[in-house]
Amino acid sequence: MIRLGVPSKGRLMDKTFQWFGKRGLTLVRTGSDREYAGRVDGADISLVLLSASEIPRELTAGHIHLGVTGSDLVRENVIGWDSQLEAVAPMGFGHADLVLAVPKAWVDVDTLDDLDAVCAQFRAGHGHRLRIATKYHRLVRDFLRAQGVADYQLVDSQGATEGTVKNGTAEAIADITSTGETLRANHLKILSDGLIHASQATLFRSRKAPWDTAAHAVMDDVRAMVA
Ligand SMILES: Nc1ncnc2c1ncn2[C@@H]1O[C@H](COP(=O)(O)OP(=O)(O)OP(=O)(O)O)[C@@H](O)[C@H]1O
Ligand SMILES: O=P(O)(O)OC[C@H]1O[C@H](OP(=O)(O)OP(=O)(O)O)[C@H](O)[C@@H]1O
Repeated sequence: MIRLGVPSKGRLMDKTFQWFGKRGLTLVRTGSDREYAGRVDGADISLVLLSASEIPRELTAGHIHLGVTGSDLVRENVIGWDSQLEAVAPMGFGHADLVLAVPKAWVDVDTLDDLDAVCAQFRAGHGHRLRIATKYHRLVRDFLRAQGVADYQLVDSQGATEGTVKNGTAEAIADITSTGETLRANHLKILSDGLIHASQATLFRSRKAPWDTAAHAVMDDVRAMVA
């Protein structure tokens, strides 16, 4: 039997249930609101309710065959993700951009080149590197390396990241934005070439899970339904 991991709560849960429903796979929560139990009607699939942030790990470990989560979370948490997982279908919701943002007051800073120049000045003036607060360490490092920006340090921020600039624990941030309201409210602006990843909810397949003949057959049906 195929194991399908879906978000048990949060932003992605309801839309995930609707997305499968529209394609003829009815996901049903069972038990009380607080009980993490469910089933899939009409298919040989067992439903595993998990936090969106744990789904990349469970797919990589092969504990689930299929899983729904944000493409940002997979890229951040799975090294060489596409050798271990297959993106079966982008789902068209859960859109959010991972972006680099700096204080609006930095009127001369609009691009990564500008940021690079500020990094050099900052280090000379302050004796330590410019700090970028984020929880997306891998994605930010890879992006900045590819863009030739090196003279910075990451500081870990697991929430309220936009507040770190005001609080004086970072000079810039890299975080997810959708409406842009949190950035605006915290007097930050996105660099014009500061889009690191455009994320959306995606159905992923684990290449590591036990794919026996029966599981392959169910997967073929799923592919036909979600195509
Ligand atoms: N403001 C936002 N608007 C839309 N999508 C967002 C926003 N912030 C984060 N996301 C996306 O939502 C996904 C994470 O969903 P959610 O916030 O429900 O998970 P989580 O906080 O990791 O879950 P949990 O609290 O169960 O661990 C990520 O892929 C992210 O890109
Ligand atoms: O562009 P906006 O629509 O304003 O959304 C962006 C905010 O949403 C997310 O935070 P979340 O609500 O998950 O809280 P967090 O600070 O705990 O990450 C993200 O980290 C931003 O802070």
